[in-house]
Amino acid sequence: ANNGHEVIGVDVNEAVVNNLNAGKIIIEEPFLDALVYEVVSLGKLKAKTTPEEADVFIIAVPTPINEDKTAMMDYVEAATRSIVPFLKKNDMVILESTSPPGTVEKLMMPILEGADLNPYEDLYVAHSPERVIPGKILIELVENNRIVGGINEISSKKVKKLYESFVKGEIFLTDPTTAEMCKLMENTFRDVNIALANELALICEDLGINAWDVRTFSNKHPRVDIHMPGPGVGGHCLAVDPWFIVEKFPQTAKIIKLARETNDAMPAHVFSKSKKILGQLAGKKITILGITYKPDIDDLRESPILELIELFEEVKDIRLSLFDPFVKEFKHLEDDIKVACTDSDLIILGVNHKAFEDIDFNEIKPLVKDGHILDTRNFYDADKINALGFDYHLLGKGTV
Ligand SMILES: NC(=O)C1=CN([C@@H]2O[C@H](COP(=O)(O)OP(=O)(O)OC[C@H]3O[C@@H](n4cnc5c(N)ncnc54)[C@H](O)[C@@H]3O)[C@@H](O)[C@H]2O)C=CC1
Ligand SMILES: CC(=O)N[C@@H]1[C@@H](OP(=O)(O)OP(=O)(O)OC[C@H]2O[C@@H](n3ccc(=O)[nH]c3=O)[C@H](O)[C@@H]2O)O[C@H](C(=O)O)[C@@H](O)[C@@H]1O
Repeated sequence: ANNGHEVIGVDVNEAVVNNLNAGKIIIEEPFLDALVYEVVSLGKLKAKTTPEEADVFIIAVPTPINEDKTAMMDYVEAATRSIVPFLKKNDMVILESTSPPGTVEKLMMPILEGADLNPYEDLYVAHSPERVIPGKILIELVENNRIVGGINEISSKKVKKLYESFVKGEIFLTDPTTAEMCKLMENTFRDVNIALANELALICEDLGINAWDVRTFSNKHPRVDIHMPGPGVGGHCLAVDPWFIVEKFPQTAKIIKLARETNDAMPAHVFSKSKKILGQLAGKKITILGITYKPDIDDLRESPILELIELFEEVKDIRLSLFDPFVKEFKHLEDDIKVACTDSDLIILGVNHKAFEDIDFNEIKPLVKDGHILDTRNFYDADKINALGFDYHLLGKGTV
């Protein structure tokens, strides 16, 4: 909308549509509110609950996983069906949702055949996976390189031309299934590397050394880039997308599956490390700082800290208090960090929000019991915290 196009945003959720038409967004994302307000005010962006005729249809609906870790394609299917009545010759249809290999060819193309035309000849169809990272969406939308996987060469070229109107990165052309697989492998690459870092953290805890030091020094090698260990992998992408490959290739995708399981087991590890620090958990008060899936955003989807909260909730007589400046409503949530920490037996840093740099631990110390802290992100300086009388523990370092 900011680059010369007239855009209709279609969403089945009326709240999204009403907010957008009022120039408002309902997610936390730097600079997006001002941009949306501007393009809505200029009449370049409007929202509706149903599609209408257009030259280009971009499908960017959710692709979550079912309970059994299979891809839930209902939204892509419904969205594709919803545009069929409005398609005309030479329209473009682009799937941006992260999808299992074969989605464009096997799921979408047969639905598009329902339009009164031959989708292979009359439409330009492609998959162009979205690669932006939440928190930097407006920058990456423009600067990232992009892949366009068209059902034929002309589709790829047409879609490339459209994206060139706002993308400064390079745009690479391929077929739909290759594009689908590229997107899945990008997130799988990150997930597998994080699993490797988490495995290192567990090994170092047993060895009695610091995984974060191993990471720092190993990464001085020109071809090594060990990722960061943590309390688990969250978000609706890394924790989800690798399963789309495992689902299709259960016998072959061994490392991918193991990485998922390794990362999914991290909340239980943080739970058992907490138990080791405190001796026993029953009757204790646990304070968790940060519950979102990563720093400086308000997104709770697949957050490993929610899993950790559930584990603590199962303990008899445990008291939980949470503090997260990005979250407005959640069980056990306090809006004052001092209230959250009062009488606490253990403070766990779950997410390294930048705002947590400013916590005055001098003020917190008199409020807590024995001053145990478990930092799952290597966020604080152990010496400084311990100098205030705390007992600091680090995920990935063998102290208990
Ligand atoms: N959010 C991100 O930064 C990125 C997202 N993706 C992928 O993009 C896709 C969408 O993700 P998000 O935007 O985060 O999801 P989201 O859940 O925040 O938004 C999707 C919207 O689609 C709407 N919707 C569902 N069915 C619909 C239909 N039939 N017609 C119209 N609207 C419908 C929902 O009401 C919702 O508002 C997913 O496949 C995701 O994996 C990929 C890269 C980055
Ligand atoms: C390959 C890649 O970088 N993918 C990005 C990813 O965005 P997302 O916000 O999910 O990524 P993230 O920052 O890696 O965070 C995912 C999770 O992984 C954890 N995390 C991340 C890096 C690390 O070294 N250790 C670690 O534990 C984070 O704390 C978080 O819980 O997934 C996005 C998506 O597909 O939606 C994608 O567009 C983004 O570019």
